[in-house]
Amino acid sequence: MFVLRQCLTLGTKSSIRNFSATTNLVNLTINEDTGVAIMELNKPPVNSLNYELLEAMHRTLVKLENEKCPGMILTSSSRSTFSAGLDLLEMYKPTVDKARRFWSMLQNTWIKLYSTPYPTVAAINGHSPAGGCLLAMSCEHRIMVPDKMIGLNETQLGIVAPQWFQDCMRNIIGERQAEKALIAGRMFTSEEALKIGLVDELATDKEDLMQKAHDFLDEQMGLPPLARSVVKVGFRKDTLSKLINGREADIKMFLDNVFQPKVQESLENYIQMLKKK
Ligand SMILES: CCCCCCCCCCC/C=C/C(=O)SCCNC(=O)CCNC(=O)[C@H](O)C(C)(C)COP(=O)(O)OP(=O)(O)OC[C@H]1O[C@@H](n2cnc3c(N)ncnc32)[C@H](O)[C@@H]1OP(=O)(O)O
Repeated sequence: MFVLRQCLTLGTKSSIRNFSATTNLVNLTINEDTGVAIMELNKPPVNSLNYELLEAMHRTLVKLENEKCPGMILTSSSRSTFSAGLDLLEMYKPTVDKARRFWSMLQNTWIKLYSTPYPTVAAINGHSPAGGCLLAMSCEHRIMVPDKMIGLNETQLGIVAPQWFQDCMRNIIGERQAEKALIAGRMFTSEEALKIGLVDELATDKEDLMQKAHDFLDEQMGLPPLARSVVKVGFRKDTLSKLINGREADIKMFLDNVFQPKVQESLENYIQMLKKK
């Protein structure tokens, strides 16, 4: 039985169920019998990842870890989109402080999500470009509904997917496929993504998607949790350490590049194009 409750303070595992009480950017539902958490991104229309959404995700992930969450499903409340990736408005003509704060929160959130000791599954119920694809790739398992698009499309926008985005993709689909996909900024249909291993399963609809996500977690939760998490983090440690030890350099890379006139021009054109659609 799922129970969703509004609350204003952080409480015990059984008392808190809707976590971002002030903004509702993240709906958190916890199954009281199994402890399985469903983290639903809820920033209409397309879950673009701005500072506030990333911060709400980060807080939720910290909470889940502290409460010894046994497993988590990441999904979206939007019918069309899992996440449209980084909020373009965060990168378009920001102040240096705002840009730094934003990038640092993106790093925080990714580090938490990529390193959870508990199993995570992305229930990808819509398009998942760029930063949206990063979120999905950071989970352990990906299930996607048909006829949507996923990929790291940054090159096509005249920007570059940071090294850790690229590493996540390489870890999943391998060097050759990742190189081709990243150079082209290729977006894959759900069916193509399944074929190259970017997603693990397709679902027929939202209900099937959630059922398959629960099935994956049931299987994982049957394994000894400590051994499971040690192996997981072992596989991910090189990718994680690269960013953790190079956070300042990564922020500098972002700041050095995002203010380049060419990058600002690409962002402006892209934002205009999306608005005119
Ligand atoms: C040369 C050196 C360079 C170095 C570079 C520096 C380092 C920077 C690294 C940055 C890495 C970036 C990662 C990213 O994630 S960038 C974001 C990429 N995202 C996309 O390309 C997706 C864009 N959106 C879409 O394609 C579609 O919106 C989508 C398929 C997701 C959904 O389509 P749908 O038809 O359902 O919705 P609309 O297109 O009508 O959109 C609705 C409104 O939402 C606005 N929108 C969409 N996406 C974004 C976004 N990412 N950020 C902000 N706003 C977004 C869209 O404009 C619509 O707004 P309005 O309702 O006001 O018109």
